[in-house]
Amino acid sequence: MTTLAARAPAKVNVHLGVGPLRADGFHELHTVYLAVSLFDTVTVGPGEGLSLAVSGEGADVGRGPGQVPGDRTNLVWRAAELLARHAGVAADASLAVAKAIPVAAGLAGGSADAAATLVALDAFWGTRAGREDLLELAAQLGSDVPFGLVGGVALGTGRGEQVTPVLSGGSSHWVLGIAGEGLSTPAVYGELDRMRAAGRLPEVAGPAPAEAVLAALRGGSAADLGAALVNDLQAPACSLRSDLRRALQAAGEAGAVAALVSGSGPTVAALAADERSAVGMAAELAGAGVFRTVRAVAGPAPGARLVP
Ligand SMILES: C[C@](O)(CO)[C@H](O)COP(=O)(O)OP(=O)(O)OC[C@H]1O[C@@H](n2ccc(N)nc2=O)[C@H](O)[C@@H]1O
Ligand SMILES: Nc1ncnc2c1ncn2[C@@H]1O[C@H](COP(=O)(O)OP(=O)(O)OP(=O)(O)O)[C@@H](O)[C@H]1O
Repeated sequence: MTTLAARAPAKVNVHLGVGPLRADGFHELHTVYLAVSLFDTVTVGPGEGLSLAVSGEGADVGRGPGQVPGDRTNLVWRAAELLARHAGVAADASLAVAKAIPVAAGLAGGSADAAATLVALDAFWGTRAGREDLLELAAQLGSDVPFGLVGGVALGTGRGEQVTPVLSGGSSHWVLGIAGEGLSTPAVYGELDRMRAAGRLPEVAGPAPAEAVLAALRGGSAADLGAALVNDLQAPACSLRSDLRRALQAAGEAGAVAALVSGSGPTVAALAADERSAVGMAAELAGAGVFRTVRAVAGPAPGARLVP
C-alpha cells in the first residue's frame, strides 16, 4: 500500500454550558457539537519511525502561539504513537497534514487532525481497533477529539469527551469569521473562572442544560436555532479580546440570524437563514475589514473518514 488519507471536520459548539472547575483541572460540560464542512486532511504512507509534514493555508509551523508544531508534540504525531502503543505495532509511517481549519480558532482543528490520523493509521497499519477503542484513544488525546471521530451533531458531556449522537432536522448554514490572532483554550477557561469568582459572571452549580438547542435542531428552523445558541466561553473570550464584540456586531449587521463565538474563540460563527444568504453574508463580511479569514460552511458534516 502506498498512501492513505482521511479527513475530519471543524466544529462549532451550538451550545456550550460550562460548570465549575473540577479537581482534575477540567470543567464539566454540557455541549452540543455541530461538525461543519471545513476539513483538514491527514495522509499516511510508508516510513521508518515517524515523520511529519505540515502544509496548508495559514499553517505556520513553529512552537509559538497560533502556530502548528512540526514535531512529536503535534496531535497527529501523538495520535500515531498512541495507536501504535495500543495495538502493539511499530510506529512506522510518514505523516502529512494539510490544514484548511484555522489554527487556535475554537474550531478544534488539532482535534480533527488527531481523529483523522487514528482513522488513517488504523487502516494503514491494519490494526483494526474497534470503534470503542478508537473513542477511548481519542479521549486521551483531547476533550474534542472523540467528537472529531463521530461528527454530525452530538451531545458532549463529562469534559466534552463523552459523545452521544443526536437527531437534527436538516442542515444549517454558517459564516465563520476569524478576527485577529488565535486564543489559547486554557486561558479562556481560566478567564471564565476569574470572572465567576469576581462576581462579573454568576457562579453556577453545574453546566447549563442543552434542551433548548436540541429541540431547535430537531425542528430544523434557523430562527429557533438562532434563539437557542449558548456559549459560556463567549464572555471570557470577549474579555480577553475586546475586538470580538465588534466582530459579533458586524455579523449581525451583515444579516446573521444570530452569531456566537465558536468554542473558546476567536472564531465568530454567524448563522444564516439559508445557503444563499450565507454566501451573501460571507461576501459582505469578507469586505468589512473586521475578519482575517471568512468561510461559508454547512452542518452537519461527517466525522473522520478515509478519503476514497
Ligand atoms: C472549548 C472546547 O473546544 C469546546 O468544545 C473544548 O472544551 C476544548 O477542548 P480541547 O481543545 O480538546 O481541550 P483539551 O486539550 O482536552 O484541554 C485543554 C485545556 O482546556 C481546559 N479545559 C478543556 C476542556 C474542559 N472540559 N475543561 C477545561 O477546563 C483545561 O485547562 C485543559 O487543560
Ligand atoms: N495538528 C495540529 N493542528 C493545529 N494545532 C495543533 C496541532 N497539534 C497541536 N497543535 C497545538 O494546539 C493548539 C490549538 O490548536 P487548535 O487549532 O486545535 O485550536 P482550537 O481550534 O482553538 O482548539 P479547540 O477548539 O479544540 O479548543 C495550537 O496552537 C498548537 O500549539
